[in-house]
Amino acid sequence: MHEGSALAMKTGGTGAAFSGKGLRKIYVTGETEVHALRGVDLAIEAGEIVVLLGPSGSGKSTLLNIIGGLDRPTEGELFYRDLRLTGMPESELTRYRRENIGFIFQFYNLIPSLTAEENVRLVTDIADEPMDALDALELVGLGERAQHYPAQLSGGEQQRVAVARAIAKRPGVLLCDEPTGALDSATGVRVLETLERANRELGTTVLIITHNAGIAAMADRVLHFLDGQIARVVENENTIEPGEISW
Ligand SMILES: Nc1ncnc2c1ncn2[C@@H]1O[C@H](COP(=O)(O)OP(=O)(O)OP(=O)(O)O)[C@@H](O)[C@H]1O
Repeated sequence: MHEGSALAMKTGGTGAAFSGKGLRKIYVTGETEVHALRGVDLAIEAGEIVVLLGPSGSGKSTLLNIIGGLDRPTEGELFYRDLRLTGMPESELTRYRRENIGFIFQFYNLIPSLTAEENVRLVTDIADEPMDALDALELVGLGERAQHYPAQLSGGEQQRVAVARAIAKRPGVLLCDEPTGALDSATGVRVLETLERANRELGTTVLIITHNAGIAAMADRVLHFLDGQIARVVENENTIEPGEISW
């Protein structure tokens, strides 16, 4: 492992997915200003797995939401490939999000009255060149459970359905905010395996926020947040398989 700049890139990759400069985010609530991001520069390469670590309130989710087009920075510039996200009209930002980004959150947000397959179809029905919903469920190891409802699945299985739903539209990027936060180690590892598989087989760029430092070992690079800034970037020369991680 060695430390590098936030702008360092994985060698042998296929070019920048995201590049950002001077990103600041100030939330104003009444008289109070919260400086959630205080000048973040970043470059994420296409096909990287990047883990975002840092104390609560250090700005990780704020950055992920800005990258995903769910929020906008107060200042600074952000590009996805050659698309300038900052300053983009809302309708274009929505299209960017729909076409390029798959989100996975701590809680799976599946529709309880729909089967696993139907939950995935909600996305594939409106995507341009989606995977078959059953293929997406196969990819996360749940082909056999396609006709089960969320209540008939464990937490880890529900999260894998959420991963299938996110990857079924073949997004270039998966943004994961505490994807294993509600899961025990063995179950969480299976979810991480599905993210690693999407990265390896589909070339998806994967960003993972976690409080679990053990997960950092599967990342190509780890961004350490502190007080609204990226305080340190650590590059992993030898990443490990999710199966070797436990917590
Ligand atoms: N919508 C909002 N309005 C006001 N303040 C906000 C808003 N969203 C986030 N913040 C504040 O911005 C700061 C950064 O929050 P953020 O959620 O990005 O941190 P985080 O590193 O993801 O934390 P955690 O690990 O607890 O999720 C915090 O002080 C938070 O309270």
